[in-house]
Amino acid sequence: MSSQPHGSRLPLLTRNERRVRRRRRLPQPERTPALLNDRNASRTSPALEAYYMRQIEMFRGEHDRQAFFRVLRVPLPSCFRLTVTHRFPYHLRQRLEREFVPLFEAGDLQSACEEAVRAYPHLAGEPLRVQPPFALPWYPDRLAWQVDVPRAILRKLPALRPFHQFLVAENVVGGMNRQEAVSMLPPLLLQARPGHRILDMCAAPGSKTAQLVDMLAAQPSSADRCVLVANDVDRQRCWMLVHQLKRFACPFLVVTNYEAASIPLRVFSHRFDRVLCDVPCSGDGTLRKSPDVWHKWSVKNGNGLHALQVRIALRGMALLMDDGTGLMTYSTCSLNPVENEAVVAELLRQMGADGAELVDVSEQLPALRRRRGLCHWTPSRDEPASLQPPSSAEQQWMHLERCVRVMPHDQNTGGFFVAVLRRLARTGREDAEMENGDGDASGAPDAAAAAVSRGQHRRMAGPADPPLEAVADAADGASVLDPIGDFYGIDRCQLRRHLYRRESTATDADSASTRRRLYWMSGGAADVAEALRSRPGRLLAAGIRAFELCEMHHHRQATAAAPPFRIAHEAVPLLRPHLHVSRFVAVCRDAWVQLLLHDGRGQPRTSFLLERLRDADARRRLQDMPCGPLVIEHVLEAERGEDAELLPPVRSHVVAWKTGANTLSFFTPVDDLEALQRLYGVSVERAEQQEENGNPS
Ligand SMILES: C[S@@+](CC[C@H](N)C(=O)[O-])C[C@H]1O[C@@H](n2cnc3c(N)ncnc32)[C@H](O)[C@@H]1O
Repeated sequence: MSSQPHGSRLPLLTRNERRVRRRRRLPQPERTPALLNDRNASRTSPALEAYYMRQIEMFRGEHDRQAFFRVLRVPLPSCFRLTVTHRFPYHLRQRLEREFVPLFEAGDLQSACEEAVRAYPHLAGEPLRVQPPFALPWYPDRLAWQVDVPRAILRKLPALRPFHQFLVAENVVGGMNRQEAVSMLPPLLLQARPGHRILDMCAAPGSKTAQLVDMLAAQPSSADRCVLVANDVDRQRCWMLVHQLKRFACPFLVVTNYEAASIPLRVFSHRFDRVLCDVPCSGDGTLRKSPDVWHKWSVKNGNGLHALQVRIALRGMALLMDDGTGLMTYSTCSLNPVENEAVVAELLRQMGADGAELVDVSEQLPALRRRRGLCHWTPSRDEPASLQPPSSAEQQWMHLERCVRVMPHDQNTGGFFVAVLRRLARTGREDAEMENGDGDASGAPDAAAAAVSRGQHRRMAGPADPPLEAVADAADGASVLDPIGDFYGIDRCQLRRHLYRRESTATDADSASTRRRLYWMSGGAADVAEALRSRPGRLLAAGIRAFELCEMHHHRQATAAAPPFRIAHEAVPLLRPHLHVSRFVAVCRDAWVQLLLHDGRGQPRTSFLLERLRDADARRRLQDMPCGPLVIEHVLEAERGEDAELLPPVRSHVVAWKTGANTLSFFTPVDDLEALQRLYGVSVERAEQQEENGNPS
């Protein structure tokens, strides 16, 4: 059990303990403010301070070092990224600028915040200057934002509550993603482009993967070759990753569960254009966000992780394109040179000057305040050569100064390290590995990696879903695909190439239910899924849900031509170019708002009576249509004026099933529906209020 905070009766529970209590329906003790407890109040660690006192090359003198330690004790500001995949990031940005920034400019907010801060002993004495959220100057397109007010205070102050609710609601639907500012650096420096094949080796919980999804999805036409493999050794964290990334409906995403240092080369025979290697680390760059790290910090942590970090980084390089185009970022949220420059130096040492090079990224992201990598550091005594700084001859060709260090006190962030490496040519050792089948035809980790990650095997166990199979290859494939092709007008070749489902297995008593869903995968994702068919336990998710078996089909008025599958809501933007126009109905804004509000009254399956639709043309079309699945949509255009340039048109949709001559049922997930209501500035409560006042919306 957790300890009781000194001088307080409130039990101090970890997040996990809270989750377990929730699951078991035990009462939750009142939440302890994140900063109001002993553990957090004493942000000190003699071992850490002594260690960084020795790293004199890290600082620009005593003043700099003191500023560093001072800022480490101040909680981290919150940051978030508006996601492009979500379709209306620019509308969200406009709401931020026009609606929420002014909230922070209210005259009495500064004093209200100062009052609230007094409840947090930790912040006492720290000057708190309330300033409105602002766009990070180095992030493209003003899509990443920082809020300097501590989250506990955002939640607490009534004046800021609408902003806090906005952040929470948009985070749920994927309109934005909470992500530390420094964690946005590796995907940016990796220069990921649409069409790339990318491996994210240690991906959970997935904030960088989500950012990569955004970068890759920018041009849907190049999505077919594209694949983004998000891997993590911890199976539970992999599921978290799947859950996080589901919000972004990404056909080229594959989630795998390998020990990163032994990801098999054979499976990924295509080689990757980019590898993101964000390794497990001691995490002392996150001290501001995770005060627990102060108490767990020890020199041994960093030293103990070094070997695993080197092995993972080497495997990442081995999986890269070897024609000089492949790039890998190596990153940690630690400032310890043993986990950073020492790993990069060892990797370069093993690959040789003609195998890999550090890329000079000093011209990229010019607004970012950064420091050069260290060429010298002071490890604890008697550590192996790999932890020691390079010799002066090695320094000449390694160019460790090209590594990027972000110090927390330079621009009020966490601490971070990132290096960009280019693979130059395949080394003899890797050729031999390839020829030997990489020792991993069965998917078992090699002995060395297994020893390192022994503690994680427990977490890797668990029941495996049946493997994914191409629907076209199944005995009943044609009977599933043909009605879909006929009804929706999708080309058969496309269906055969992209549609997958779980295989039925003898032991899978509930096989019918796992096969209710058909997944759409990019060509690249399908290649990986095929390669992993013999080890389904390692492939946790791939592609997006595209079609779902629907009981509406058995409705007595369903047309004989309608297939038993409806399109999944999240697949409509992807499938739209492939679908027959006859199943799309555009409605005017008035009718669209009517549908959004109808569906939002907590009874999504209640039939909507077509005769009520406030759009005569659309009503007639819908009434004349045979029963079955269809998509209703509306295009939101910015009104003429300055907004028209800033806000591109947004196409929104709801998936429906015509169940009778005059009735429709809807399948829009409630969170997405609420996001659409926010976009159109309508709410069920407001509509009800207007109805009561005799003024229906
Ligand atoms: C720093 S976190 C990654 C954060 C993630 N890239 C993000 O941006 O959200 C390190 C991750 O590495 C995973 N991990 C630890 N050892 C690993 C190994 N040997 N192979 C693969 N993943 C590993 C951990 O489970 C953890 O999720």
